[in-house]
Amino acid sequence: MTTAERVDAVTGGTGLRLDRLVVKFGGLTAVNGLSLDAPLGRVTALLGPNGAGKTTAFNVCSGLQRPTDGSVELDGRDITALSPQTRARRGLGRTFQKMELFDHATVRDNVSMGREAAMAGSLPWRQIFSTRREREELVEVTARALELCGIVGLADRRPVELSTGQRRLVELARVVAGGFSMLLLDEPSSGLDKAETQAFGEVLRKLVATTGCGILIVEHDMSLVMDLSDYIYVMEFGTPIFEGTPDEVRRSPEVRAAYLGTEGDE
Ligand SMILES: Nc1ncnc2c1ncn2[C@@H]1O[C@H](COP(=O)(O)OP(=O)(O)OP(=O)(O)O)[C@@H](O)[C@H]1O
Repeated sequence: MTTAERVDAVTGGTGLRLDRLVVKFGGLTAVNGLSLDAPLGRVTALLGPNGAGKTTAFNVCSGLQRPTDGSVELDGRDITALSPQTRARRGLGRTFQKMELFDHATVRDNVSMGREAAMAGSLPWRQIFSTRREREELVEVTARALELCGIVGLADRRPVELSTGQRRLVELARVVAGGFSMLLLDEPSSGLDKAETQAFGEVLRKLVATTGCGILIVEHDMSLVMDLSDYIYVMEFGTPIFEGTPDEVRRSPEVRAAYLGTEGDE
């Protein structure tokens, strides 16, 4: 595999699957029987109003939250009991709702850190004793991630100088540089205006088409999810209420009643 192909990290796996997930916090059931398939090469969305249980389900996927019941599989292997670090080594990358970029470093360095973190996670000493080949690879992978996310022109800028939309793309490039086959995106549209949301969606589509990675996006923003997703799961008060294509979701009376109505959409 060439270095650039490492960013195009298709493993031939089946992606992420949740099976009858239940998460309880004391007497509160935050997620009640959620099953979901997020295959590689597709954008899958988990949608729902505030408090629906999306973040809780997301945290179960990334390994920050243990489910009360049910399981998580990545490429056909049960990862329910694995740490976030081990999941990352298996190809599962994530972004955070609150962006954590290093404002003092350049965009290029921020993106490189995604690759370095992924390497350090697997073999800590290699970051200290990296070979020339690895340093070259880091440069190449970083350049590829910047290109895939359409931010080559921002490489020498610092995040503090950028708009929220541009910062989101830097954050995305950083996780892309990690070479993950499956990406979990937590409310990536938060803080973006309509044009920025649309531009971000276009980058995600291109990313999936170019690399074959899978994306699971957890969102409450209807427009991004409708434009971008191949398949959508909708939750309300912890319970899955509908699944289907964007058109099916748009036409669903249950979804309209539970969610679209509250957004004043259509
Ligand atoms: N650690 C926790 N302890 C107790 N209750 C929690 C915890 N985390 C979430 N909850 C509750 O679980 C329910 C689902 O919350 P969650 O954050 O998963 O929803 P969400 O769909 O992500 O909402 P939002 O869009 O506002 O982020 C809410 O009632 C919330 O108060």
